[in-house]
Amino acid sequence: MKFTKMHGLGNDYVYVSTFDQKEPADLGALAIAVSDRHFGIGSDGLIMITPSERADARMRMFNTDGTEGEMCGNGVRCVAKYVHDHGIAPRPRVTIETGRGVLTLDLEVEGGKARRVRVDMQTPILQAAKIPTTLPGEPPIDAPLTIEGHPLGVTAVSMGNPHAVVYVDDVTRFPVERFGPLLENHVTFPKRVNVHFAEVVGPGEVRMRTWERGSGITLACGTGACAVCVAGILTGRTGRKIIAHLPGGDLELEWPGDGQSVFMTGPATEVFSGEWPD
Ligand SMILES: N[C@H](CCC[C@H](N)C(=O)O)C(=O)O
Repeated sequence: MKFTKMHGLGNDYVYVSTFDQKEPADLGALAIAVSDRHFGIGSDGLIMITPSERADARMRMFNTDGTEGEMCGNGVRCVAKYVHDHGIAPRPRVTIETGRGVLTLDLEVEGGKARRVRVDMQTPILQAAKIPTTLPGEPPIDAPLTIEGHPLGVTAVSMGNPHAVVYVDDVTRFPVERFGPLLENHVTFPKRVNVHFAEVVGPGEVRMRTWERGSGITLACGTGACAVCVAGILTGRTGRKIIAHLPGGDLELEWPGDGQSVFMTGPATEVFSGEWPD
């Protein structure tokens, strides 16, 4: 099996294209094997790039625990770069089918390679039942939740996959590895949830750290940064356009208005290619 290692801001996946080879069996088990950082290739999961009847390509993402997620923001930028740079769709605007429908992506191309990608991430999903969460509110905004005696305020948003955003005073010192898994598996999130702790730096700037559903701590989360952009507007903490500082680097986010798409801009990087033994 041929694969390519790519990342968006250090959120790294093993990318496998079925444009030129057949699809491996049991993608969940494959994700667990390839993502192991000691016994495998090492990644935050597996992303499949497959032909689509509705777009230039279709993407499916699998976490390090083998579960499938509906969407991946850093991943979809890399998939756009892959289909562009590898000649599948060598155009500055490409479409990718995801669990959130067909997304349109605009590439900044330099020397024949895509470097940065702007993604129309579609509208946030704000109905509690569709996020899904049983927290009160449509959507839950700073909903009080006490975890092991610690009161937290949780804002929930879906970008195709579920996100919980918790604002904290000092995100650098916040114990993400302790509260992340407790929120990920909390009973109020029936499909589990991606968890983000965010600190407001200014009206157009946040610092955030992520605990991903199914993969744990990652250096960046694109759909999560979109959720933080939306949560900042819903809670009145930040404006419609922000820069999010993630451990792996910066993303630009914009939500021009209610009922409109969220736009995410950031880099996409190819690291190496190889072959995985059958
Ligand atoms: N890192 C991804 C999100 C992966 C989400 C996945 N962990 C899930 O189960 O929803 C991103 O850049 O958007």
